[in-house]
Amino acid sequence: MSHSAAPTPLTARPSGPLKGRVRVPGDKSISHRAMIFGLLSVGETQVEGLLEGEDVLATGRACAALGAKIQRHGEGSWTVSGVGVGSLLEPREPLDFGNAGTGSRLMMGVVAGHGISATFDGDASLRKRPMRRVLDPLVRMGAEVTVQAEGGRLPLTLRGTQDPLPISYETPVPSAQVKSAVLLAALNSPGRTTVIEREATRDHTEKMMAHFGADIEVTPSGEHGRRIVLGGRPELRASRIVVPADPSSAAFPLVAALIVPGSDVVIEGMMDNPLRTGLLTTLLEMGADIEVLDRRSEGGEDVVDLRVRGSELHGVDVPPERAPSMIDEYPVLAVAASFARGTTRMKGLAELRVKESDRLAAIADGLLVCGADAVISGDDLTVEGRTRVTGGGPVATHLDHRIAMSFLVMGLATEDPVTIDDANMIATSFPAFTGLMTGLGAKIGA
Ligand SMILES: O=C(O)C1=C[C@@H](OP(=O)(O)O)[C@@H](O)[C@H](O)C1
Ligand SMILES: C=C(OP(=O)(O)O)C(=O)O
Repeated sequence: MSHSAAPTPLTARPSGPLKGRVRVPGDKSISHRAMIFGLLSVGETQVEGLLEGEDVLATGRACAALGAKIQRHGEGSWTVSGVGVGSLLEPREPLDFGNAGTGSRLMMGVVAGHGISATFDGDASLRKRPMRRVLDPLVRMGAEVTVQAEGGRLPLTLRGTQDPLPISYETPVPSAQVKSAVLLAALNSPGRTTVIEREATRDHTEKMMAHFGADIEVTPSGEHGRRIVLGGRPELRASRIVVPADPSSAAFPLVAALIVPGSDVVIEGMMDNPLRTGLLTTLLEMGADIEVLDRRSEGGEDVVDLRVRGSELHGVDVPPERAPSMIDEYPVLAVAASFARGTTRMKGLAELRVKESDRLAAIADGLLVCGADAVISGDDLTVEGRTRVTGGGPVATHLDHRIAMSFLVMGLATEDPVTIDDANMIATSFPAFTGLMTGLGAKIGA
């Protein structure tokens, strides 16, 4: 299903210093949730700064199929008129989530907590991704998987229940998608549901639930974890959401400015949620010249303006407990590490194997193609930095937007150009990527 566009190769060429000010698009995680919470509340939710990427648009179409009225009023400015918890419509057609793990898994939670059936499908990448991690707790709450591809994969049909059982659930993997699916199903439960995570993951669902008026309590649990208790059947109040700039997208111009000598770039309004900023912490440890110009609150999240200059980086050890706060940033960190002095060891990366591609393999293969040096051992990745990296290609992107963007960033600082085999997937999370980067002086083109 979906995405059969012919592959579009793209090349990044060694570039002169990058200069200018940029604001990357709205956060993808918050944008998906804005659509979903709009659907689950009665009245009109206003969203400013929505990411208009393919992943979020697919979630929007799914919300419309479940009863929401969704309108676009201008760039990033949308309204969602919802039907409220307990009152969703059964979709007439299969829901196609394209490339989006977040959209599909969060929506499985929504459907599981309602007395409706829905078929979930996606592209070749999403069809390979594990769904049992989400289906297992949802089945415990009373949902039923009536049809599924081998191994609990898409396409699958889920029959929800109008009275989901309140459960106490400890997530077996650090995953905000699993946590969120359980909490979304629990919204329509007659009791209180508890989710415990051993390692805290991004908390956008919890924050948005509180913002929309749900009865939710979050407390620390263990050394790095959290315990979340949600009271079922709240009346969610339609609200206004201002989406801050996505730190996972900001990572690309940020690393590009660090590795291209002489660069001086300001990145505006980036979300500064500590559960999302592991990359920033790591780059600062590597000696990056990053200055916080301004820190303020926008729409309930802290945001920062960052001034980033070309830097002499050095290798570091990245501890496994940092992984959840930078899980999508390892591909671009590995690129930064290739230009650093010394060795960078990234530990505890098992989750990278089940993203849009097996990112551990895609990173290592791509680095080798470009003349850099990477070794995988178990769930760890070690990159031996070199100050000169040849470039090359084509780098295989495996329908993975972050692999595509990371290797284009790499090609701005290699000796020869870097070509990626397909740039189409960049539109899932950062449609303006190429224009924004070329605006800073990056040489990216056919
Ligand atoms: O909840 C979310 O918005 C996300 C959670 C993460 O996935 P996992 O929950 O699989 O770790 C992340 O990789 C993804 O890009 C977005
Ligand atoms: C893993 C990602 O997204 P998703 O799981 O939503 O496909 C990502 O954007 O890097």
